[in-house]
Amino acid sequence: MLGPPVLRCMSRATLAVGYDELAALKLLALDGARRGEVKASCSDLADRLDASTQTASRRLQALEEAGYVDREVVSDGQWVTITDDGERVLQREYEDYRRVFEEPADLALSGRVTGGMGEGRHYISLPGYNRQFEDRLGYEPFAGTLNVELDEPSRRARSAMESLDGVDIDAWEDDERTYGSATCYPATLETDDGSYDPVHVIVPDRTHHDETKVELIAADKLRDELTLDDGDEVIVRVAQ
Ligand SMILES: Cc1cc2nc3c(=O)[nH]c(=O)nc-3n(C[C@H](O)[C@H](O)[C@H](O)COP(=O)(O)O)c2cc1C
Ligand SMILES: Nc1ccn([C@@H]2O[C@H](COP(=O)(O)OP(=O)(O)O)[C@@H](O)[C@H]2O)c(=O)n1
Ligand SMILES: [Mg+2]
Repeated sequence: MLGPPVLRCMSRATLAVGYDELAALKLLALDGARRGEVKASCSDLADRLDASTQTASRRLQALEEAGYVDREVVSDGQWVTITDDGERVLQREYEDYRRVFEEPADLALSGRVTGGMGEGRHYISLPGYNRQFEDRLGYEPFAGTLNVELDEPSRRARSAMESLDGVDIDAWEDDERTYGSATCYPATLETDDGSYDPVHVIVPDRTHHDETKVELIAADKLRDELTLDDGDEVIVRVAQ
């Protein structure tokens, strides 16, 4: 759901947008500025923010400079629309509150087993990664990644996974080249007939795959353990 809090604070500070501006953005959204232009008056906004008209005006200006709203100033006020970036900021706040008030729901990614480029085997076996897998995941993975092509809704849920705290695998280098970092998210792999636990969704920093696929690692060959063939439906239940 969310990036690391420190990073988010830093980016707000750089843009001179803090919680005060966010409060103004929220009021604009409540007035409908997420769906289209709304007429905003600084004095009305000032009342609702319990601030002076000048302060309300400054907050709108800061929101515009940060790219969170588009504004057109007219003689009796201004027309304001929340931009896609503004919406993303509000969405992050919303996700925060969901985490506060809602029971943690399972993050289930569903899709079908698929073959890949045969490169997973090479990377997983490299000693620079292998040592870290043993230390940080507690097992030596089978040499390869089980690739899963996600269905449409799960492609969106995948980004929620990437905001969880995963296990970091560090970048390293040998005499010839550098190898990228990766993040591993603990999960259970389920089929109609059984399940395997633990697996890890591995998200390499450098990859040829896009967000429509995930790669899984585990101590055993999952195709054998769960008798999986290309096209079989699976659910990857990510721990939260
Ligand atoms: C642990 C790990 C590290 C990786 N590091 C790199 C890398 O440094 N550079 C790179 O081009 N791809 C890297 N890859 C990604 C592979 O090139 C490729 O995108 C993917 O793992 C291939 O999977 P497939 O053979 O299952 O299709 C890495 C993959 C894994 C699993
Ligand atoms: N834990 C694992 C890892 C890979 N595999 C499979 O092992 C083979 C080698 O993995 P790979 O990543 O090199 O190959 P592709 O995913 O590119 O086909 C593939 O058939 C994977 O689906 C598995 O069954 N269980
Ligand atoms: Mg693979």
